[in-house]
Amino acid sequence: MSPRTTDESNDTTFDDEETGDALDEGSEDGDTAIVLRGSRLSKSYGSAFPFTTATTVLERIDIELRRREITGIVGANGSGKSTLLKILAGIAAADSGTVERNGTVGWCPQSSRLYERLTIRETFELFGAGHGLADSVIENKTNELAEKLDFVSDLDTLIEDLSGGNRQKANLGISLVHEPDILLLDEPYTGFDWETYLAFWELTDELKTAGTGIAIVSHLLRKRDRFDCVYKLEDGGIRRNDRDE
Ligand SMILES: Nc1ncnc2c1ncn2[C@@H]1O[C@H](COP(=O)(O)OP(=O)(O)OP(=O)(O)O)[C@@H](O)[C@H]1O
Repeated sequence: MSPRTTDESNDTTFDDEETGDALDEGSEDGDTAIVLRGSRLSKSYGSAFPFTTATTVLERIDIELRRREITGIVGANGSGKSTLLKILAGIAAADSGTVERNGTVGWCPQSSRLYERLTIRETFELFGAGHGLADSVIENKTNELAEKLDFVSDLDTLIEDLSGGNRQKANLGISLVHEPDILLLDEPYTGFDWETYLAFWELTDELKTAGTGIAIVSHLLRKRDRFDCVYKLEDGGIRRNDRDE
């Protein structure tokens, strides 16, 4: 992304790491500096049918994601969680509002968007190269994530032949290959067995300790105390609860 680009058509502005210094002001502690901030984000989807109105999904949403914090984003089905995450990741544009970033972003979509005819290993090579990583770095990262998320035996399996859970492991692993500063995960543990679910939390705790900020979208948070703060989307608005509230 180019430094401070403005999409004239929809009044959404993006700052990247070169212009993100302003994000550090306002954070009390560099350890938990804001790495991604969305301000006054609004989004409506037009109707495909005549004489029906557009659906407003997000209305002037404010959200901050910090380093070394795990943030939950919850809400009922259709409340706009995936839409918000896509806007924060830069995959979709808001109708209005601002997204500021101070670091690299990893995005794990709700449904994997992987090439069916590649193996997991080839998929890592493709995405790693896309991030400009050297072959040896990609290989090490692939092996490390395969070990942690338990898909070593599937590394040379085609994506189209994977079970739902193993496809989701690959989907999650890919979002981590470039060691992003902020990780945006949309329903990341859907389809995981219990062992993998526990391995997922072990991995997120390690990432958090290393300084990564993590946002997890879910319609259901099984354990509230795993999260430093939780945002709830409802009726287009958002409400924030910190751990000690
Ligand atoms: N591309 C689109 N075009 C039109 N409407 C859309 C589009 N994407 C999402 N929507 C609508 O926007 C609303 C919010 O969808 P979104 O997927 O963001 O919600 P969600 O909270 O992630 O839902 P879920 O928990 O079911 O995954 C829904 O009513 C959905 O139908």
